[in-house]
Amino acid sequence: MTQRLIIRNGLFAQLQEGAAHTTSKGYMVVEQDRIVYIGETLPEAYEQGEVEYIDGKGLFFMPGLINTHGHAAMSLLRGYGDDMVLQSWLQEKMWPMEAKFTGNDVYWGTALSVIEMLKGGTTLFVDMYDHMDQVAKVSEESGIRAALMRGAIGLCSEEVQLMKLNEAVQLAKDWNGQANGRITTLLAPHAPYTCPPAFIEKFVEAAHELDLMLHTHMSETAAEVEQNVKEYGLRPVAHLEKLGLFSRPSFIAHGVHLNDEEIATLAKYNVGVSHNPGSNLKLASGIARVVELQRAGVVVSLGTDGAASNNNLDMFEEMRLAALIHKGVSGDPTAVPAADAMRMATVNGARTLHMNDVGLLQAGMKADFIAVNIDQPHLYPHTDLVSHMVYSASAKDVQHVWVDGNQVVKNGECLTMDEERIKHEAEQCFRNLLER
Ligand SMILES: CSC[C@H]1O[C@@H](n2cnc3c(O)ncnc32)[C@H](O)[C@@H]1O
Ligand SMILES: [Zn+2]
Repeated sequence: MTQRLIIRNGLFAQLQEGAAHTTSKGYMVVEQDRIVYIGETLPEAYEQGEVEYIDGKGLFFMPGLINTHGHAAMSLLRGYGDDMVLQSWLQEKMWPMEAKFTGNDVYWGTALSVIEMLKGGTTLFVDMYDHMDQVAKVSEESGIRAALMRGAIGLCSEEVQLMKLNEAVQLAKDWNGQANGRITTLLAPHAPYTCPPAFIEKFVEAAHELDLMLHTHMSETAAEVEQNVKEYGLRPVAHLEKLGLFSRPSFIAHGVHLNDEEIATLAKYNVGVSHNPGSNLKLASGIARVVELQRAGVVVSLGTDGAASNNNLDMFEEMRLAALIHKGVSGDPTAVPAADAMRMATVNGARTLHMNDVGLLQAGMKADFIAVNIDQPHLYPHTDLVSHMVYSASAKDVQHVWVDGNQVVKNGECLTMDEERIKHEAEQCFRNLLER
């Protein structure tokens, strides 16, 4: 029998290009894993059979947030290494600790992040890390949607490089399409400054063979760009173009230090940019040229990066930062308006991942959506709810979350994960890492 959910009295975010308004009122109907109807009135046929009704009064429904760049297990290192620039942060603090991570650490660190993300309205996250089977396991168990890849740093022997490449390929083969299609896999050489050219080329080759997308860190700091020019005679964009990385569907994280020519190249190859404003500010990497990227037609989405450089996984905060900092640096108050920031955190995330059935509240889309409690002082009066979501709301305001048609958060409580156990295990993992 069809399992049907009907939301009545709802206010819905409508972020489609060309939509007359950014919100609509009425009904949304979900059958199994998909939205089948959204409109002002309810066609009678939907009331037949077994139906669960939700009263939408006091709630604002929007597409689930899509976090397009992160390292979930790094929540174990939250607060461990603040106020440092990227290279020393990685070399002196993160990499020595990460070298001690076991599969168990990655499992509990990822669980800690996934419960934070689900409770904060993120329904799809991109993750690049090691021990990725554990990340896939947490994703499967928790009900979240995930785009996963084994991130490979190539500052090692050719033998170890090959082992990492094989692990990346194995993960991609084992998990693509698993968990009722909620898990997608990609390939990820970590960055041009940590992967020799021949190593990157092997990932490109594998991506062609397996028909997978590629993702990498790129042009995050000015020092990285300078080093690339010194070592290879090219800036990172031209370097990766030469290595064929953009010949596959791909997207890069950060893209802070890009010149006009590089922006044009990214647009030409339809390479998406995951903009991580919180992490870029905290590591003092700079501010990405988002207005220019958008003007050139580059799809810009939002990511948190890991919780060790953010230091939370609140996508509302990233929306707010994106809407604020580009006004500040451009001197133009119309730069990144609220609806654009919300699109960056939703439908643009889907476009970045070349997924055409998530990111919007629309018939035919997967039922990945959230309900925000708008009956709170900081969200009154109800002038413009899209504006409120970007400029006034936070992860704490999320009341309910559905992924793939299943409710995973109800009244602020995660239904699929044991929060108390996760907090306890994550604390233990961190203490043990310090002593190991
Ligand atoms: C082995 S893949 C993941 C690898 O990436 C590191 N990382 C985390 N944040 C950043 C960042 O902002 N730029 C570059 N690399 C980053 C993480 O520590 C892992 O080693
Ligand atoms: Zn990163």
